[in-house]
Amino acid sequence: MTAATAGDGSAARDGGPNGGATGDTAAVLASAEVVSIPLRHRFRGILQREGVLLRGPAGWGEFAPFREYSDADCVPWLRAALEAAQDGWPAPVRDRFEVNAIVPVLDPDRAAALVAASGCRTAKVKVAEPGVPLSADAERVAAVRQALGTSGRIRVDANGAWTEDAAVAAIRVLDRAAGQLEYVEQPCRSIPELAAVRRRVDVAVAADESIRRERDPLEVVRADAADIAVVKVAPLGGVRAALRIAEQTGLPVVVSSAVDTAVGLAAGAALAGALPELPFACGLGTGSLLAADVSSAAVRPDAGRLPVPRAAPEPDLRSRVVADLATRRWWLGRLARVAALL
Ligand SMILES: O=C(O)CCC(=O)C1=CC=C[C@@H](O)[C@@H]1C(=O)O
Ligand SMILES: [Mg+2]
Repeated sequence: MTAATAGDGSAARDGGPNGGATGDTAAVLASAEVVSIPLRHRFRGILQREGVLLRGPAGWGEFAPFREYSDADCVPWLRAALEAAQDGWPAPVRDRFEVNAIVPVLDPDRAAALVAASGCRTAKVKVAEPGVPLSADAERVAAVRQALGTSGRIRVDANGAWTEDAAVAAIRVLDRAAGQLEYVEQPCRSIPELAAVRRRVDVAVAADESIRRERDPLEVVRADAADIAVVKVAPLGGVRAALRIAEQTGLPVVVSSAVDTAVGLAAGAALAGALPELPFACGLGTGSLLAADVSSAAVRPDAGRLPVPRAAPEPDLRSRVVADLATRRWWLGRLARVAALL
């Protein structure tokens, strides 16, 4: 038990961060360790990744919804963490899988160096961040192409930032800069906009937020709005739930992370291992975004591939990423509130 465990005593005094939970779930919630890890580069506006590790009879689970999420948004994240800790995951059908390098908004030289060092044959480039002109995105994409060579694949992720017309124009520019894009992820925010863009461009459209943040993850399919489904374990409520949704979409699936520690990435790897088909490189190469981690085993891809079975977190590494008192209190409070909604 590290200092971050249920922790500073407040959880135990208040009856624990157990909300409405009973029995085994209460014990798992009481195992909470709050971690805080610096990122190597700013990513989706954050420089520090925080969350809770839970331990149960089946292993470790991670509960790390982004700070701005409502308690209700966090419920599937907790279900995913409890599945990992209490039930474990379905048996894998493969033991390794390919990942993409993840390229934050960096200058072209640093982006190229990151991709070259990753050993990956596919890169995902973040684009359309506020204040960053399209020309800078195009230069970054072109530098990534240089680093990957002609046989590599480049996908871009706009996180819903473009309007329909801006998306159509930007996708043409970036497709040229890339010498062909593999796909564009979430070009616009809404499903009707996504469907409209898909009709107007030749590049395949992948849905991410339109699956993980919509009330109904299958709406995007009914609206004919995507060619590819990006599937993330935590926001979809666990490996089994993600497998069901992947099957129901009938679309080819890209498994991706939520910028997790090695514990959360293990759940993504379990999903990548269990899917019957895995036609694309997975977005599970995000371990390299973290400046520290809770396991020293294989967070970095080897020749662009990661193994499915993953090692447990190590006590000395966990103790190095213990969050400060205020952060621990905040997360234990969130954990208790979300557990009460289960
Ligand atoms: O898909 C990847 O290669 C990495 C994961 C990744 O890009 C993301 C993880 C978590 C939150 C996001 O803003 C972002 C995404 O939108 O896909
Ligand atoms: Mg995305």
